[in-house]
Amino acid sequence: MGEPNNLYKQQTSVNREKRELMLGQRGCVLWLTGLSGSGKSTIANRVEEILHSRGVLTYLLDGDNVRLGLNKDLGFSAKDRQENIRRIGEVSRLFVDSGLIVLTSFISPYEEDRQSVRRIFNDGEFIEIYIRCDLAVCEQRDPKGLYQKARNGEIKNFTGIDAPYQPPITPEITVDTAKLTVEECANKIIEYLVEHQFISRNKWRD
Ligand SMILES: Nc1ncnc2c1ncn2[C@@H]1O[C@H](COP(=O)(O)OS(=O)(=O)O)[C@@H](OP(=O)(O)O)[C@H]1O
Ligand SMILES: Nc1ncnc2c1ncn2[C@@H]1O[C@H](COP(=O)(O)OP(=O)(O)O)[C@@H](O)[C@H]1O
Repeated sequence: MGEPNNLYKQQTSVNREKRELMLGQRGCVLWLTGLSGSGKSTIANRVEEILHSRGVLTYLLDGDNVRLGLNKDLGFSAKDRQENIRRIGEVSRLFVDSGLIVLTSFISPYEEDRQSVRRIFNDGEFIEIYIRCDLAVCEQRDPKGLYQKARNGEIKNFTGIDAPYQPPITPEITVDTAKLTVEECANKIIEYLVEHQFISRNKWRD
């Protein structure tokens, strides 16, 4: 597959700026990365609940759901994970262009793949959130029983067991879910959005 030829980016008269003005928010992606069981889905879901309750328009792309649909042709080799993350990055870009606050909840284990996604966004719009949690704690939680299966050899290439996880080098936000509650993690993310003016402060007045 080479570079696309004879393709031209179309400008539309209803554009991102107009959509954002209408919504009273700025689009961005909250990219959660971490081991299986670290708390990505739980935190993404809680952040989305809080934002939704305050009238902020969001969309949550979650690991298993995307892999059951758009990416059902992909497995867990390094190459397939790379393609998984690339497609999710592109889908996120479309949603961000629509003015939404997008949340993604994927292991996204490779630094290079996350950097590639970061590069398709404008500066500041890709907010990398490291959902930190020691492997031992994730394994103890084992919410889906997958670590047990991986240890028994029933699942191959399982992240943290026989496939790598590369922690982010310079994430915008880090939360350690072995030390903080779900609510504390969610609030830290919300505060970042308010401080960086992705959502207006008046939506945050009680
Ligand atoms: N081999 C292997 N390694 C890791 N995870 C596995 C694997 N097989 C299945 N699962 C389940 O798939 C979920 C991870 O999918 P992701 O799309 O987030 O993975 S990746 O970003 O492409 O690495 C992951 O979800 P979470 O537990 O929510 O992280 C697992 O439920
Ligand atoms: N501070 C916390 N943040 C997120 N999850 C937590 C926290 N403390 C405990 N947990 C628990 O850890 C588990 C994380 O599971 P999940 O959100 O599915 O992780 P992931 O999406 O990363 O695989 C849940 O059972 C959740 O209740």
